[in-house]
Amino acid sequence: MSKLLTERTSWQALQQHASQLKRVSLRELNQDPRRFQDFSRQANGFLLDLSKQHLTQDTLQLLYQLAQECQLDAKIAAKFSGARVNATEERPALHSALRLPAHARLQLDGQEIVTPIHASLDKMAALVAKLHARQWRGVSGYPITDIVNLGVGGSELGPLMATHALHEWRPQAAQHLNIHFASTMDGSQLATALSKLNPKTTLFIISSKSFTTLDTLSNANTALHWLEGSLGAHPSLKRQHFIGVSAHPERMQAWGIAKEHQLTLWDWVGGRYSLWSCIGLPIALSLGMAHFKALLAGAHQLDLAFQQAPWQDNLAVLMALVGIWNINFLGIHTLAILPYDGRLAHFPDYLAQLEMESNGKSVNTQGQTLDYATCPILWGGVGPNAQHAFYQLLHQGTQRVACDFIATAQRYQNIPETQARLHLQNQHQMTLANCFAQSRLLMLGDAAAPEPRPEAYRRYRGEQPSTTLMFESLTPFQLGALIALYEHKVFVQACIWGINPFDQWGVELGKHIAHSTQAALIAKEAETFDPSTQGLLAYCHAL
Ligand SMILES: O=P(O)(O)OC[C@H]1O[C@H](O)[C@H](O)[C@@H](O)[C@@H]1O
Repeated sequence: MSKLLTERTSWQALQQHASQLKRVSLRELNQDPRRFQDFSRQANGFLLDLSKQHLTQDTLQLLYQLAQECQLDAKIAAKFSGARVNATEERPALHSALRLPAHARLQLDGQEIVTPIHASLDKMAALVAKLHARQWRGVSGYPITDIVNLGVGGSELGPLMATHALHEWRPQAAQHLNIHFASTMDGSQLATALSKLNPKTTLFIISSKSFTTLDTLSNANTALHWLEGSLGAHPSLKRQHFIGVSAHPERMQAWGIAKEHQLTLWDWVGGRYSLWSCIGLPIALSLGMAHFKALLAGAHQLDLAFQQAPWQDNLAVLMALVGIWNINFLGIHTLAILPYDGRLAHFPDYLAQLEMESNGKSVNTQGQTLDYATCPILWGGVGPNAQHAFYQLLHQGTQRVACDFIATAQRYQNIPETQARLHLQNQHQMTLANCFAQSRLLMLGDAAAPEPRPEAYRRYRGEQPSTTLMFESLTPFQLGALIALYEHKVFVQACIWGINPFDQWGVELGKHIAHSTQAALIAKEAETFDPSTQGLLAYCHAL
């Protein structure tokens, strides 16, 4: 058994350093005029500002030592080389391979994998082209106008987030296609969508890496019945109205997905890392293949920077280490993601899965129970809206919360020059001003106020650390880089904590015991359950 993290020299030095630094306020640290210069970096189209974090240069040096002791470089190299870093499932985690350019080469178990990756992109491109050209027709002969993605978790969150974020990038050819998402097990989103859709012109994507997820398969069966109810049991119904996306072609086959409408991914692509694969089909349908490839290229650029940049200029490494500092040494166990951009409305939810499903672990890769905290509770929302909702807690609540402010410097520069454009640009400026004002107030508290505020209830404590991440504008390329940046941040933290970020055993047992619970609900039996569950079942049985 190797040393537990907390026994490492650098860990203990960081603990000692934290106890000293806690005596210095964040407000005091920010009196240094060089603060921004010293704690901000520009790389890969981003400005990363860490100057509002509660740390000094010594903190960063000690964090680099910790990363060194945890062999971060070797772990990064192992991941990109295709080593089986997901040990509990005996798989590599090669989602970064999905973003390699066509001329690159990568071997996995003696097989070259970049060629099949690009063959899969080509198959996807052919389906996209057919739908964009209105050549895909339903069984009644009408071209498809509506596409419903049936998927959940990683098979929904990434495509939904990116499709929404890049909506302005839809090419002319995609304007006639409406993309919908339905994931909930109870069928509520699907029922709402179906009530507005025309079966003759609707196509469903059954998107499930495993092709066993009940939420998705039950939505797919409901969709099939809806089509049959309206169009009859036509022999080509499944062929013309369903595309399947999965790592299991045999399961798609068994469901009845036509071979040419099956898109496959690989078991080494984790669900929450799968938007780069054919799981990203809704993104490609909405934005076109060129923009989908720009998304991949942006992520690839970040992959290269992550592998090559020295730690002091490596954005993902810096974000990860600052997170470790906040969580493990300042005791801040929650992270709010606050995009000041309505297009990134789904980004906090996307990151919630990425971070919490990856790093919500309490045993290390050697099976030892950890005696230190790992993943923070991650939440958030569009910043300006959240100002009218939960910012009260950030400013005057009792707990310290770390925040990531995310904003674009420019907006609306490409829309036609009208009165509306001017107003929208003003709105953007107002949004940026709010972003900067809020992070400043969170840091300084009352010291940011123009005059003294004697009443206790009006006081702002300040001392809430935050990171500001900015980029020039939200393009497919930049969004790709942004997502990859957070992916790598999560990976670096896992390397330090010594955990496997690529499995998710904690979601299994609940699914399993739901089967027996459902059987009891139907059979009106409850004896074998605990008193609380018995009570809930009895309540339903009595109705
Ligand atoms: O794509 P699927 O196999 O349907 O899985 C969908 C999702 O469900 C699972 O429970 C996992 O927690 C997620 O990581 C996964 O993305």
